[in-house]
Amino acid sequence: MNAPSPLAEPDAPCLQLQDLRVGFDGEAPLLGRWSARLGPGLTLLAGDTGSGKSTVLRVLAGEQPAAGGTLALAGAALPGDVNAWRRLCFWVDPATRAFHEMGVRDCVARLRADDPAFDDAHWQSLAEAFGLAPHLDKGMHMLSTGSRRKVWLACALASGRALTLLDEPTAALDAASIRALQAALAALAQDARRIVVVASGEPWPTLAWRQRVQLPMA
Ligand SMILES: Nc1ncnc2c1ncn2[C@@H]1O[C@H](COP(=O)(O)OP(=O)(O)OP(=O)(O)O)[C@@H](O)[C@H]1O
Repeated sequence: MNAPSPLAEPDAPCLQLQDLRVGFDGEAPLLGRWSARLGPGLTLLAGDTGSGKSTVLRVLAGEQPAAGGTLALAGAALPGDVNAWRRLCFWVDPATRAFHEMGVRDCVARLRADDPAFDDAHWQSLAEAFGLAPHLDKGMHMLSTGSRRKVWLACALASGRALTLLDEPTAALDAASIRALQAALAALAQDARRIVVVASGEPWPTLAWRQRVQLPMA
C-alpha cells in the first residue's frame, strides 16, 4: 500500500543521507554508501537478527558516529552539532537503564522536555490503550519490561520531533497494545510533520510504508 506523498507540504521535514556508511572497525559494513531522502511518513528498516537495524538507528539518532557520509535534517547536520541533532530526534535505546531510578511521570516529563509540539492528549489516550493507567504513580523499576517499553513508546508516538526512531516496537507488547501501536503508526503515516523510522524483523503488511530498506546493504 502506498501513501500519498506528504513531502508535498511546504514545511515537511526531509532527512537527507549522503553516502552513509555504518559498521564496526575490522568487520564487514552493515550499511555501505546509502544515499536517500526520507520524507514524512513511515520508513521500515528491515532485516534479520544481527543485520544492523539497531546500529543504523543509533547512527540516525546521533548516538553513534557513522563510518562515513553525512546526514542533514532541518538545518542540522552530522558530522556537526550532535546536541542540535538529538533535539530533532526521538530515540530511546530499548536496552537503556537510564530511567530505572525515576517514577513513570518523571520519565515522561524527561522524554517530553524540549519537545514543544508534544501531544499530551495523544499521550493520555495511548497510555490508556496500552493499559498504563494503573502504573502511572509507580517507579519505572517496578514495571515489567513491556510496560516500561510502553511508557517511552507512548512518548515516541506523541512526540512532535521531526524524526522518530523505533527499535522493534512490538517487542514485549501484548496483543491489545500491538493493535493500538498499529493504529498510531497508521495515523503517523499520514502526518506531514514527522519522519518515522521503524526497525523491525516483521513485515508489517498492513501499514502504508513510504520506503522499505533491507539490511545489510553493502
Ligand atoms: N559495539 C559493537 N562492536 C562490534 N560489533 C557490534 C557492536 N554492536 C553490535 N555489533 C554487531 O553488529 C551487528 C549488528 O547488530 P545490531 O544489533 O545492529 O543488529 P539488529 O539487526 O538490530 O539485530 P536484532 O534484530 O537482533 O536486534 C551484529 O553482528 C552485532 O554483533
